[in-house]
Amino acid sequence: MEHKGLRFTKMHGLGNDFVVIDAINQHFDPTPENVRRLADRHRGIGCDQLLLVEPAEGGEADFRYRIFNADGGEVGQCGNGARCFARFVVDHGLASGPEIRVETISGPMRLRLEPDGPVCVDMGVPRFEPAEIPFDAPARTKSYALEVGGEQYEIGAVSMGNPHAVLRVDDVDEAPVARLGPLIEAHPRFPQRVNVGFMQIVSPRHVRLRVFERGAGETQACGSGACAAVAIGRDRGWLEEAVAVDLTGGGLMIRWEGEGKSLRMTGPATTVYEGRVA
Ligand SMILES: N[C@H](CCC[C@H](N)C(=O)O)C(=O)O
Repeated sequence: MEHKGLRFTKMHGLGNDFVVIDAINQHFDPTPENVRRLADRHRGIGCDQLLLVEPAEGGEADFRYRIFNADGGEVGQCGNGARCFARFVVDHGLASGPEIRVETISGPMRLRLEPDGPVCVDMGVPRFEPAEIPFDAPARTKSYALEVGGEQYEIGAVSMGNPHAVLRVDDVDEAPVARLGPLIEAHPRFPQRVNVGFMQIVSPRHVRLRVFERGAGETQACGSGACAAVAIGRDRGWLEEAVAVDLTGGGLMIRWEGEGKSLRMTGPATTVYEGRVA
């Protein structure tokens, strides 16, 4: 395999798993083919996303944070990955923490290692304008009617630095994730495709969520998806400022004061093993 000897760390955030590579002290060329090869669960290491740690390109940031889906595509946000990124750079002596500033292709982020292990991420301001998502709609509304496979579905749409569509369901365990996820992910009204969340509202402070991720399929957790679900739920008046989000792989705490304010996510980051490509 190309990149013989490449060092990597296998990590996960609530079962959303990552290959993390220090691209400051070693060379890795993130072509779609190279990413797909490492992400392959049978012939490679296996992951939902591959995360690169690169030098910051100037300005306030300490690092550049790059995210690639298992399908090889580079994207602008990964919330679970951001928590693992913070844990990685401190554990590998690249930063002292607790506060770490990163730049991504969709903008700056601030990460903070809490003393007892969790990581708090400032995920930025949710963007609801269709053009910012991007989503093909004449104007921003609280919800949109989406025609999928001959049926109409009511969705919310928002960007957390990556595009999200969220549907409200009565019971996530019964949600048609496998059927609707791929159809909405590739829906023509989302020109860059979209992550698809299925949200069950348990109370104004507690939701259950499953996410069919763009470029990766259903994952055990999606950090930006949890943020998107809370942003949309709060915009609809269903949720309060602090919401516990239960995903298949575990729980995140999301806080959002509302329109125009940054949204914050707190949760775990776990290192599984260190490895080298043979
Ligand atoms: N599939 C996402 C990237 C990873 C997001 C997710 N793993 C998270 O924790 O936010 C996208 O294509 O925008």
